[in-house]
Amino acid sequence: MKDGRITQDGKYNDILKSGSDFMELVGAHKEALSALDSIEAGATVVGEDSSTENAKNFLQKKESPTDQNDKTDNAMWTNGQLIQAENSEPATRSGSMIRTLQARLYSLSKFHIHNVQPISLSQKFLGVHGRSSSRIAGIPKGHKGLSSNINTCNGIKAFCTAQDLSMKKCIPCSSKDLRPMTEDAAHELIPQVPGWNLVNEGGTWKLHRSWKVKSFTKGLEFFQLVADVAEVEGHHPDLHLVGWNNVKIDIWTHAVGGLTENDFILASKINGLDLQHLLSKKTAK
Ligand SMILES: C[C@H](O)[C@H](O)[C@H]1CNC2=NC(N)=NC(=O)C2=N1
Repeated sequence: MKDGRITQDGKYNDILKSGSDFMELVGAHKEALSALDSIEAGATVVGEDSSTENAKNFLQKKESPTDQNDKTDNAMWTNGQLIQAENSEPATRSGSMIRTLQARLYSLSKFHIHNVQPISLSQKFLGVHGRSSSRIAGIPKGHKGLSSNINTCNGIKAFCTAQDLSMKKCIPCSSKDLRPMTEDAAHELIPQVPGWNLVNEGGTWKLHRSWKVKSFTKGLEFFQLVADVAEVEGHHPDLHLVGWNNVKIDIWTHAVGGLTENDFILASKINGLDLQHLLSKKTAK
C-alpha cells in the first residue's frame, strides 16, 4: 500500500521478495516495534493498569490466533511482530500491523515512562497512513518524567482530532437565533484557542490576546493580515496598537453583547496566521 492505495497484491512472500513498499512497511514495523521493545526494556516502570493488560492480551491473541474472528487478520505473530499473514489482503496486513503498533503504543502510554529517548514513531511506521482518531506524535525530546501538560499522556504527546475551530465558518451576526454563550461554555472552548484569554469588561465577556511587534509599521501589517481574515468571515475584532509596538485584540459579538462561537472561530483563524516575521523577540506584556 502506498499513499493510502493498494499498489501490489499477491502472496506474502512474493510481494516481500519483489523489494516492494510492503517490505518497507514490514521493515518499518519491525524497527518501530524494536524501538518499543527497547523502551519497555529501558523504561522505569512505575505502574501499569488494566488497559496495559488488555493491550498485552491483544498482542498474546495475535501471537496465537485461536478464535475464528482472528482468521480475518489470521496473521502469525512472534513477540508481537507480523511474520506471515495468510489469506488476507496486503491492506488488511498493514491494517493489522498498524493496529498492533497502536495497541503497543497505547499500553506504553499507560506506563509512567522516565528517561525515554526521543523517537518519532509516527514517521517510522504510521507515516501519512496514520489516520487514526488520535495521532501519536512521538515522545517529546528530553522528556524526563510524567508531564502535567493536558495534551500529554504520560510522556507520549497525543493530539485528539476534535473538530478544529479554524476549519469552521462564522455565521452572519444578524441571524435571529444567535445568542451569547454562557460563561461555562466559554471556559470549555478557551483551551481550543491557545494564547487567548477570557476577559469581562463591564459585564461583557470577550476574547483577549496581545503580542509585541517589531515596529509600529509591523503592527499595521499585523492588522492587515487580521483584517483580511475578518472580511472573509464577516466577523471583526477590536484592534489596538498601543505604545507603538503592542498589539492587543479583543473579539466579541457586538450584535448579542457577548461571546458566540464566531469569536472563537475568528481567534482560531488568527492563531493560524503566519505572524512570526512581525513579532519582536520579547514577549508581550
Ligand atoms: C451584518 C454583519 O454580519 C454584522 O454587521 C457583523 C459585522 N461584523 C461583526 N463583528 C463582530 N465582532 N460582531 C458583530 O456583531 C458583527 N456584526
